[in-house]
Amino acid sequence: MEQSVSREVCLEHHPTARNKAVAARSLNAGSVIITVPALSSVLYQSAKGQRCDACHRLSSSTDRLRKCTGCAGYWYCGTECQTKQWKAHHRIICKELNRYLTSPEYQSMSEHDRVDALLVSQLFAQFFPNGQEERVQDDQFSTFMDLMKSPARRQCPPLCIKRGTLSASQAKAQDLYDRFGNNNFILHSHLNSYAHGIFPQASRLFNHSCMPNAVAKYIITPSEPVRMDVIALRNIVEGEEITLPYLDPALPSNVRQEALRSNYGFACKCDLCSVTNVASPIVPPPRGSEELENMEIALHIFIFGTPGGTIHIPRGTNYYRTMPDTLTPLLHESYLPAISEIFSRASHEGQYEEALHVGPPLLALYFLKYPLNYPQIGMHALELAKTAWNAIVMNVPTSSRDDVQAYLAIASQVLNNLGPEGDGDGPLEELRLLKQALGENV
Ligand SMILES: C[S@@+](CC[C@H](N)C(=O)[O-])C[C@H]1O[C@@H](n2cnc3c(N)ncnc32)[C@H](O)[C@@H]1O
Repeated sequence: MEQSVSREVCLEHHPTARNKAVAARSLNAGSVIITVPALSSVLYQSAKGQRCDACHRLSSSTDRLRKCTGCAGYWYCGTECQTKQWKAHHRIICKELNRYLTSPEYQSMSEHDRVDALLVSQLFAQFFPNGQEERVQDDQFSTFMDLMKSPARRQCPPLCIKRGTLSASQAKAQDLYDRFGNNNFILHSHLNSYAHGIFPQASRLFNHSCMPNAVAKYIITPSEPVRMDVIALRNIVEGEEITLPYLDPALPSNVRQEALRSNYGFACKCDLCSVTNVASPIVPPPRGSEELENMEIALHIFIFGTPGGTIHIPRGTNYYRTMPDTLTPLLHESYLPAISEIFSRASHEGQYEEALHVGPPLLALYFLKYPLNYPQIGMHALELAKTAWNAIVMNVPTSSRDDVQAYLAIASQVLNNLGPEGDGDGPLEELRLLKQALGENV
């Protein structure tokens, strides 16, 4: 049976995942499929004092954050955010926070688990402010309680709330925590992760694919809860399932399968998993060898159509379906991390020739592993464009304006499809400045 959610999406039956989100009408690439506010979120330790704990805006020299004078552990951009969080949950957490953060239980947790421990505490404080009996009525929270539980049942950490109510609350907290593993999101700005958040409507709707046709981005607006926008990566036809990636599609297929099975309880049957159902066992030839050089040239030809020189935006999709067997070693789990490490180091240290030698095969590999318009493709193309531009400025003979323009064209297509997200400026502003430097109309 079909259940309408909005003009864009409806829910249909799924044989094992309860429901699936389906396009209620044709959706264009780049369109916002849904926009939903966070029910609750917690910053990573590294973002504490840098971002407002409530709305996530960054501190600046003109807009400094002020810390809560009660606990000195939560920071706000103004009284509006502070008052909202105080009323929602901080009045119940504040007095306990310092004892909690220094407790042996909290100290022994991983960074990921610490963030979730505070998140479950916030949720409990907000919706069971008087202990476990009285539940605050809220549509978003009801949707959260209707979410599927994680198959990997993990014990809920102790809560950061008054000691007296702790033992009675733990069973209820477990009920909340059981939904964390397969529903919570990692928030990012320009692809840098900075928080965990709960977006019940998005969790209720979207199943996973390693070749998704949509991605989540986060919108930060002063004094408002952070929002998730789900964006179409490509045109989606009416009736097609809309999917998100629950993990990085570029991970080796055996790593993806294992993570999806243990954290989410399903065996992925997406196109990518059914084509490359095992990670390549063949180790690629060593860097510097002629064999690897030839393999990278073959990859370049396969994706970009030419053995080198100027790159044109690849128009195809699903390259993994027709990839020649000779390229299989490049799917080995060691290849992608090694080549991206070389690129980052070389471009950072000004070794432009080396960076521009490994950068294009890395870009080709991204086209192979990621779906059309996947943000990582655009971010790497932008890095390549900046590296090629810096090389021109430093008179490195192997770089040309055509190269910069070609990388910029790819970056533009992908990053404009994604649109503004996270903190202001960022990649879209870098694109604009680089185009300006090239003398292009911006
Ligand atoms: C965030 S929920 C997705 C929404 C869910 N379909 C619903 O009706 O509430 C995540 C859960 O959906 C199921 N799921 C998600 N993607 C799936 C897929 N590709 N194949 C099978 N099950 C999937 C798994 O049980 C997973 O733990």
